[in-house]
Amino acid sequence: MEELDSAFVQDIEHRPNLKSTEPVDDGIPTIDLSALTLADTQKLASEIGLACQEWGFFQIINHGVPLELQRKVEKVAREFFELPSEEKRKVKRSEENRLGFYDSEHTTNVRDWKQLFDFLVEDRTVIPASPEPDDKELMTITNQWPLYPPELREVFQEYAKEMKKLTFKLLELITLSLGLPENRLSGYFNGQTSFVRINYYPPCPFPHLALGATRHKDTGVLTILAQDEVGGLQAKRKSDGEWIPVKPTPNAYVVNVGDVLQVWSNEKYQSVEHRVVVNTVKERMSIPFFFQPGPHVMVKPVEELLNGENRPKYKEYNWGKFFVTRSRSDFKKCEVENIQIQHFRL
Ligand SMILES: O=C(O)CCC(=O)C(=O)O
Ligand SMILES: [Fe+2]
Repeated sequence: MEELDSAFVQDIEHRPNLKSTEPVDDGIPTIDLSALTLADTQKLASEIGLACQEWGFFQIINHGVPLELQRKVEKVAREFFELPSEEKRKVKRSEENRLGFYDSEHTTNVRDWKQLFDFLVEDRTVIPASPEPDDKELMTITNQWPLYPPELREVFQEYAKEMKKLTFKLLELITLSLGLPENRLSGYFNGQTSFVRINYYPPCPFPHLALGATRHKDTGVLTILAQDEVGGLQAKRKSDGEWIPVKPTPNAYVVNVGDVLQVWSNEKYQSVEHRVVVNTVKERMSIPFFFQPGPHVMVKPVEELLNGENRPKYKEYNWGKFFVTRSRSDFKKCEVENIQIQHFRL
């Protein structure tokens, strides 16, 4: 067998225990959103609030995203990844333009066994021009669309629209669950920097050494993820730190709390570490939608939630600068640990 490039090799303590990769009944809550139409909003909000608090991960069913659209997205995505490398590289991501195709993602400075394609939900998105704190310059970034498959652009843009609709619904429920008026957080998404990622994990002959996605937390507000039937996603259970496989559930989305929601809620809801183990035989695809604020937003605990017993646990930070700094460190192997919200912990 070939040897594994050392960039992919996980430190011993982070290598997967292969005995535990079979999907089992994971206990991660499943929430039925069809109750939304029954005007039972408060009950649903409490259910979601509890899932955010106890797990930071849950699955949603009857979410209203057309199944036919989901299937189309998967089909064109698969066709794209099956193209020859030179075709995919025509829309390759660069240090300047972080959108498009990429095949050497570094999470936590270790290379992931995957390829990916990123696109913004707003075709023109404004972000800071550099990570430097004093540099006030902004720049506009745009999507890179491949020529093949020709219908990819339209299908992906339709999907982004559906994801935005669904995520605002979830945001309102989560906001209510915090005891805030449902629109309290919506304004932070003007000029949102949200994007969709298609993750494509080829089969990997080194399941004991490499990971499809190295352990990490998502930095935005919420992630809504579609995964196929192969499985491999694992979440670190809050109660005991065990890696729990997130069972593929047909037509469901996996939702997880991101760092921004952790800060807004002053840690009532916490983002949870997760990772992806590889499969030696089957390829796998997953499609996360990263719901993220506008670049100008200063992220800090929501004031109405604070009082004498609940003092702010974070100092404020600018979302745009955080996003740009983090994107650059995922792009290549860096000498230092990438930026984390822990750096703003009071
Ligand atoms: O592939 C998955 O199931 C999860 C991927 C993930 O965590 C990510 O892209 O942030
Ligand atoms: Fe993630």
